Amino acid sequence: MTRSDAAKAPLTVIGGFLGAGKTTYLNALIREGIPENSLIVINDFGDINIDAELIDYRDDRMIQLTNGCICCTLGGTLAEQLAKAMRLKASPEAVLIETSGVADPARIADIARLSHRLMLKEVVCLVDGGQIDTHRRDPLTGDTWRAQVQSATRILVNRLSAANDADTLLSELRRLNVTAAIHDIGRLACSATDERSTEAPAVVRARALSHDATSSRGWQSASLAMPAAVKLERLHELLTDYGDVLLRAKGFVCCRDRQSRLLLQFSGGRLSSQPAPLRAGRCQLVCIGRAGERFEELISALSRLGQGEATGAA
Ligand SMILES: Nc1nc2c(ncn2[C@@H]2O[C@H](COP(=O)(O)OP(=O)(O)OP(=O)(O)O)[C@@H](O)[C@H]2O)c(=O)[nH]1
Repeated sequence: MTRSDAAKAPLTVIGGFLGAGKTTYLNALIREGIPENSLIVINDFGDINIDAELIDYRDDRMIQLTNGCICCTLGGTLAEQLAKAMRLKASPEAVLIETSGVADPARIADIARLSHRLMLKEVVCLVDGGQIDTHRRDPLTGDTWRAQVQSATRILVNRLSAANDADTLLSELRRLNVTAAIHDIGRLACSATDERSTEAPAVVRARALSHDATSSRGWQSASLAMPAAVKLERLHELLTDYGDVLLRAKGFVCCRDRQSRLLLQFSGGRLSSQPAPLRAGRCQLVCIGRAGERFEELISALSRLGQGEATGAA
């Protein structure tokens, strides 16, 4: 490390596919203790940043970025925001960036290489062990997933116990990235409890975010505002039924019976819901999936559910 390097803030890039466990890992790092005035940058795939509400850190030291559309590159916006934050705020001792689940962390790490104030510490890639086999065969998600694994200096694998052949899967990761440290981190301390509810009629208006380029690349995302109470059972049913085209859903839903918000998570074909953090916030859901009629059908059904209408079967 040169003298000038010592004056730079170490940058940790936390990457990994949609739902791989980036936010869970970041929260674990925060709980364990990061330098007090660290700067945290969170980039989410939708046009609303759900992650920002899930991260337990000082608001004034967090930068939230959203991608109105997932095909947009991060580079310019992120570099600009970061440079601004480094100028305006007390110089951070460390910077941590949680990338969106469809980003290539290598491109974000490049920002540090070009910066006078940042020094790349590591690129961590979270991998859902239960999804390795799916991603390596999937023509849509495979390239993104592989790029994420290949750009890492440290690979953290969770949920490997759910996979049949852990050794083969770890070898696949090693084959993709021969230099990174690979750790099986098992289950991080995350309270994913499944608390289904059978109560309450439904929600609101939906706005599908479609973008030609997004669709043409095979991805599609949608944001739904959900200010009214949802029929949670039906919501669960829909998300599960359309699991073949739904890659990730997350957000907050209002539950009439509970008089509170639930955090809903769908990733790797698994669905969970749990009481949302106490701070007030809107009820909204973001979904990302395989572009096409079936995904649009899901979004319409969610939208109808949101308006309290009876929905058609999947
Ligand atoms: N069993 C288990 N579940 C996990 C683990 N890490 C994360 N999860 C669950 O997986 C879901 C997604 O976790 P997140 O940490 O939000 O994943 P993410 O990579 O930040 O998701 P995006 O930002 O949407 O791409 C949540 O329901 C978590 O509780 C883990 O180590 N073990």
